[in-house]
Amino acid sequence: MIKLAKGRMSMWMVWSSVIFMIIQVYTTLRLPDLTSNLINNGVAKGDLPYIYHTGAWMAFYSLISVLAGIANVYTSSVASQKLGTVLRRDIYDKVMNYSNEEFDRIGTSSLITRTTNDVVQIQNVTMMFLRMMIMSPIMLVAASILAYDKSHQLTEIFLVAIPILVLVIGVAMYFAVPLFKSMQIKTDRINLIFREGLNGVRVIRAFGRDKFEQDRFKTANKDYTDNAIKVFSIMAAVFPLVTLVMSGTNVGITWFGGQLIAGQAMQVGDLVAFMTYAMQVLMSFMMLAMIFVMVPRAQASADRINQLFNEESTILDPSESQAAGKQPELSFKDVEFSYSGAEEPALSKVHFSTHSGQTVAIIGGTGSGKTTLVSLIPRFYDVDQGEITVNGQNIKNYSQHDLRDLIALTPQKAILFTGTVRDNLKYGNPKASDDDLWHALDIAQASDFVHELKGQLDGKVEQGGDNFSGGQKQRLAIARSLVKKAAIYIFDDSFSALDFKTDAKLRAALKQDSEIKKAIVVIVAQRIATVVDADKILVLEDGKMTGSGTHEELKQSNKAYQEIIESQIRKGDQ
Ligand SMILES: Nc1ncnc2c1ncn2[C@@H]1O[C@H](COP(=O)(O)OP(=O)(O)OP(=O)(O)O)[C@@H](O)[C@H]1O
Repeated sequence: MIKLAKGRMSMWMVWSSVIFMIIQVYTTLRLPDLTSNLINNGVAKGDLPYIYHTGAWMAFYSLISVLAGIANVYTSSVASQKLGTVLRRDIYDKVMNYSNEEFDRIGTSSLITRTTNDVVQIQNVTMMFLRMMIMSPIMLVAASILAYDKSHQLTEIFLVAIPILVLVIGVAMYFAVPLFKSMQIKTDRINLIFREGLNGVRVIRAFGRDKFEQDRFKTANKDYTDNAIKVFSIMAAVFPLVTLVMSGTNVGITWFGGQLIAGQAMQVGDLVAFMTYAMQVLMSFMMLAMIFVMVPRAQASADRINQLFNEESTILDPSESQAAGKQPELSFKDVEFSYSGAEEPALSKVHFSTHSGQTVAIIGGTGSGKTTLVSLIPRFYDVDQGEITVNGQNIKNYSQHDLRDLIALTPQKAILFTGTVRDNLKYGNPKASDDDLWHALDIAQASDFVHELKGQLDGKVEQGGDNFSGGQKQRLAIARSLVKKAAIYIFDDSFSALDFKTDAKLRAALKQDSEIKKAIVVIVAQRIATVVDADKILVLEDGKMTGSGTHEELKQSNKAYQEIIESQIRKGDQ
């Protein structure tokens, strides 16, 4: 936790909070002594001026104590909230630099829980720390000394009360701490199921799996609730026990104190002051115990957040990025790649090269490695063997930023962001003019429906682009890539949501565009019709490249390609 707070805390607020806390402790500790004097020297002797004078001092100390308490709460809240803000910002920045491998390993739901729930735990404990973790030990020691000063004999009662408290709290902590720690993992699970349910709501309804999903959520929710109930039952049992110990201590003090007063070994005022100090000792002790229960949970959260910061991206930039050449060239040289933990490589022996003006198509069955192949070009993952070169340079010699600047990727699943059509289209090229946007929309066969849209380029895009059809989303995503004006365009199965006619028109428009003519176009497809006029077609089967050539060449010589043609003819695709 200290590691997380270091450099992220507003030290000015922390020190202000500590100073206010010390003032609060001092004034609170002064009050019992003044009460004792008021009773012993004022009330017992009927000295009214002394009572007024001491009473005024008591009111003054009380006021300062309250004001210092308010200031302490304010400064500790501000310090902990600011820490939360900085932590969330740093986590977001760090996570945005992760490679896909880190995303795969940690999982999106867990990343969300860590940025929200875990940060809140850290905030809460920081506030507790600034309010109580420093105050309680000071209060405990100081009140014990002052109590001892009032009566050596009565202090012996602590020798009984404190061990009982230690035992009660120790047993509670033994059971509660592991439960507290597992709460974060159970929160992860709830978030995961909730997210899946929201994202897949249409599929769930279409398959009539509402009940199944609700039960799945109920189970995770119940698991979390059971865990929480267990923890809070333990905590709830602690409070009456602690109150019992405190009441017992009070009774003991009154009993023995009464005898001391009867024997004239103690004054009434001192007994009252002693009782207040005793309560301060026991309360501080209880606060410390509560903190010890909260700290392990926050420490578990801190570990989870530290894990994000310690995660070194497997994709690293070179010390100096190479400048990209003018004439685009792309080569795969005996590339092999496996996903971490996978038994079989997702790609092996992939070898081809292409240059500006060429269209390379990648065809193969589902799971044959097409998306994996194109994900290696922008270095979402690094190859295990072989190398990929762009403009003659190993892609590892470019900074990720420079490399990705050369590439416009349209992913398999069209992703749009909340905002306007214009915002989405200008995503990769903020300087693009409206003419550029309309030109890209024309090529992507999207200008018709954007013209009809209310506001046209200023038309609203709702969350996830839900106000557009699948094919419209795909076309907007394609237009966004075209607006970027890149050296390498990658279309990962981006034409699959388009009908045959639109697919053909789009590819024809791509071929005629003067900018795209100068670039490399990589098209992943499942339909023969989409790849038929590519300059080079790569055939993938179970991660292996089993053929490369033009449509005519592969039609004659490649068995897998022939099978794909046959199966699509059977389906009436051609
Ligand atoms: N993030 C991942 N982690 C582990 N394995 C993965 C991951 N992504 C894909 N795979 C595996 O790698 C193999 C190739 O997947 P890939 O997505 O590249 O296939 P594809 O040819 O694009 O399939 P499709 O046409 O269905 O999109 C599959 O066996 C898949 O299970």
